[in-house]
Amino acid sequence: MNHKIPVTVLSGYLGAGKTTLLKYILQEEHDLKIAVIVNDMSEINIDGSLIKSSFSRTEEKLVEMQNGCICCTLREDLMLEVEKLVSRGNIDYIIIESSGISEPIPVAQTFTYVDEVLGIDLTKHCQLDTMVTVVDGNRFWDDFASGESLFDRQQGIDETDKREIVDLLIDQIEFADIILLNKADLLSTEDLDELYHMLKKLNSEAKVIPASFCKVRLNEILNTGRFDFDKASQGAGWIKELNEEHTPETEEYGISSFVYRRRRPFHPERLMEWLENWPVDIVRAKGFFWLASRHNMAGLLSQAGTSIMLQAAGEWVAALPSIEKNAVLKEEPELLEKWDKVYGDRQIELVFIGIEMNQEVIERTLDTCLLSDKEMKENWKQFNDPLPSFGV
Ligand SMILES: Nc1nc2c(ncn2[C@@H]2O[C@H](COP(=O)(O)OP(=O)(O)OP(=O)(O)O)[C@@H](O)[C@H]2O)c(=O)[nH]1
Repeated sequence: MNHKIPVTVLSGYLGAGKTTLLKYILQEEHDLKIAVIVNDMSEINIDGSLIKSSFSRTEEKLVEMQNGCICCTLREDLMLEVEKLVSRGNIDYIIIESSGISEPIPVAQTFTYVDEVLGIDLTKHCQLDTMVTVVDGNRFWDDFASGESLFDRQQGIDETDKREIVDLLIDQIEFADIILLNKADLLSTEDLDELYHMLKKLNSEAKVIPASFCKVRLNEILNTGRFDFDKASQGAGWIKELNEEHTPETEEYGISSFVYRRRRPFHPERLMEWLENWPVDIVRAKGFFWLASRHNMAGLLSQAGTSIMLQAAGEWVAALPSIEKNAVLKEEPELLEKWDKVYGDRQIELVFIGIEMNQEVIERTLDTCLLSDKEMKENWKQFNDPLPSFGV
């Protein structure tokens, strides 16, 4: 029988407690022969030596991967190392501690896709079991609001790594099966409870477990069978909200969410002004928008804390040449349910998640950014468009 080796991946920003968790797992009572892969960004693998001292059995194996990150520069090496571990045999479980700046999706993909170039298919021998994200409960809101990038903190892969800390935090939270809300000992009961509910709102599929020094029952993070790529990709609170799966509000802490849906485009200049005065009570926003001056391209807005990104999300189906358009509509007939006679699928659909958000003010002020009836009849291409480029 081909028994697949389960894999648990530990993610979490620098200092959240990943090494603490790993040491704890190794020292707890278990009857598994565990292989551990530790990824450290620096040249000296500090975590590796800390962990080695926790090995209680000789059959436990440690692979140290340093001077790069397993979600990008060391991704191939990760596949090779896992393949080596598996072919040597005599292990029951693999735990991977990502570097604090790893994005979880590429790491998960390493286990769910066949790599044609290297000719490695880890799906034959391994099964991604649980994606665990450790959150530093004590630093969470400070990091979230810091407005700093990895570059600012000199924590990036190289000098071109300008990823914002908050984007990394949100990626790690939204793509997790288990969120370990760590350092609970440093938080008041109210702050812990509020953060717990916020994390649930940001990822309603994940189980959020408050902990101190990562003390958690091992069956919550090993052999849970919780990982499912599609489920993990769809677990984010904003996706649930767009799919009309509203998660209940937490009245006590004023945590809430809503979708702003309109079938009218934004005026670029007014939207820019709105974005520059972003309401601080919005913690996370994401969704699609229709911009009058770029009529063919759907825009994707993604905000977390102080980081706001606008990107192209592909052309609206209504903007495609008719052969392509008809083919898409045949494949996705549900698009027709919301099809506008003139504008097709173009619309604004933005999800907002926040604490003590004033929904009425957000909606009213966003409505002033929409084209007026008079503007609807003007030449949209001539509107002044100060927004950054992301397509036409
Ligand atoms: N008070 C408190 N301290 C903790 C807790 N968990 C971990 N720590 C401490 O936080 C520091 C960072 O923990 P690590 O386990 O090294 O964090 P990490 O995520 O592995 O950090 P990197 O390897 O730098 O990414 C250490 O000094 C831990 O002892 C906790 O629950 N409460």
